[in-house]
Amino acid sequence: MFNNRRSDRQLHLALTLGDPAGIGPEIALKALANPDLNKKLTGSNVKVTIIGDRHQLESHFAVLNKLSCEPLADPEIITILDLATNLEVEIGQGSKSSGAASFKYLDTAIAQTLAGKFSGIVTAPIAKSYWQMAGHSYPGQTELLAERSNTQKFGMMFVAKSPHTDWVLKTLLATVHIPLAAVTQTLTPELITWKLDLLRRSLKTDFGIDRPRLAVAGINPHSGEDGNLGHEEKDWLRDLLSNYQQKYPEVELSAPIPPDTMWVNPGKAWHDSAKTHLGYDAYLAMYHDQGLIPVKLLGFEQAVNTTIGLPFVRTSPDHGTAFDIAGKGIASADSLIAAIELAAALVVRRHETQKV
Ligand SMILES: NC(=O)C1=CN([C@@H]2O[C@H](COP(=O)(O)OP(=O)(O)OC[C@H]3O[C@@H](n4cnc5c(N)ncnc54)[C@H](O)[C@@H]3O)[C@@H](O)[C@H]2O)C=CC1
Ligand SMILES: NCC(=O)COP(=O)(O)O
Repeated sequence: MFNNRRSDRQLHLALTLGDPAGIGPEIALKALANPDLNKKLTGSNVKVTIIGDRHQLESHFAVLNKLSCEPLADPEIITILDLATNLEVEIGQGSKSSGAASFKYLDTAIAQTLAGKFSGIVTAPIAKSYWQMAGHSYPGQTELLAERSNTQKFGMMFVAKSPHTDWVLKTLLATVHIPLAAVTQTLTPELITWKLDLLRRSLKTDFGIDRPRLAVAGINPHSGEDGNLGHEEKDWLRDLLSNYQQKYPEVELSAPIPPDTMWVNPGKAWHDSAKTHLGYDAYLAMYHDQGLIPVKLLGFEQAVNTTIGLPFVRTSPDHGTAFDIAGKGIASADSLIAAIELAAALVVRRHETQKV
């Protein structure tokens, strides 16, 4: 997605299949058949191994092959770490079995990555509800990745390159998978401070941005309108951000920006090449939908979910399991392709930086 640097040694990415009843297997087969992606992976010296069930891939392949859809990779010849779970899965219908399978794929990928076999993991989507049904109480893949790698401070960031202008929208969520009613008590000065620290570090390490321009959203409508529409900005957020700016003068911090208008300029930078200067290096949104509605509206097919703060690279498409269209041949692999491209660029960059 960002550079075509070549690693001096072959680097390995794990690609987990996600929920086998969803579109994960289909988009994996489409992505691995994509000539542009394969050219980039070969050029960067990065190899992808699927972690899942060969049997599940073959069932999807058999169904999709009867439809006239995009080219698919042949499951016979792709590199796969076959976990052969032998679970019964009905395409389009998530279940306890499909939840158990997708959990096992990711758990194995993490263990193998921590053991040094892979430099990064790309995850196809899972359904949180079926993880719960299978007895795995994690809000999402992000939290499992963090727990298994013993990471306390991590963040969910979405990275999307505009197909119109090449400008890159980066959005970190301050809170993620919690009910809306829990957002304001979860947002604290400590949380925002370490999320900003994580963001600064990721922009520097992964994107080479030393002097970032950051936009931070307010929490309340109009950023509280001087306490009339909510008090958090007045009580602590404004002071915290101004102290942060003083502590890190190399960061240009615009904040707190009223959460609705914050997305006007990135929208212009996304669509109009003459206006990319209006875009900031990154945006900090206070809760899931404050960040993800604009991200998906602008770049549903381009956006990539990346977990920052982990000891290895992790990316994922921005969408879910899409059970409603699984097995129909119409799922777009674009976001997964972008996720693989970004993961490849990040592992090469980290490998090259560590050598210096
Ligand atoms: N990274 C992950 O593992 C994610 C998982 N999910 C999970 O996915 C499940 C379903 O969630 P929803 O909110 O319905 O979101 P969804 O993204 O699965 O589907 C929303 C709509 O977008 C369409 N869509 C999604 N991906 C598409 C693609 N690649 N090509 C064409 N159309 C596509 C679907 O058909 C559906 O109409 C939930 O259980 C949720 O937990 C949701 C988001 C991310
Ligand atoms: N809405 C984003 C999302 O659900 C990603 O979840 P996960 O990557 O933690 O599984």
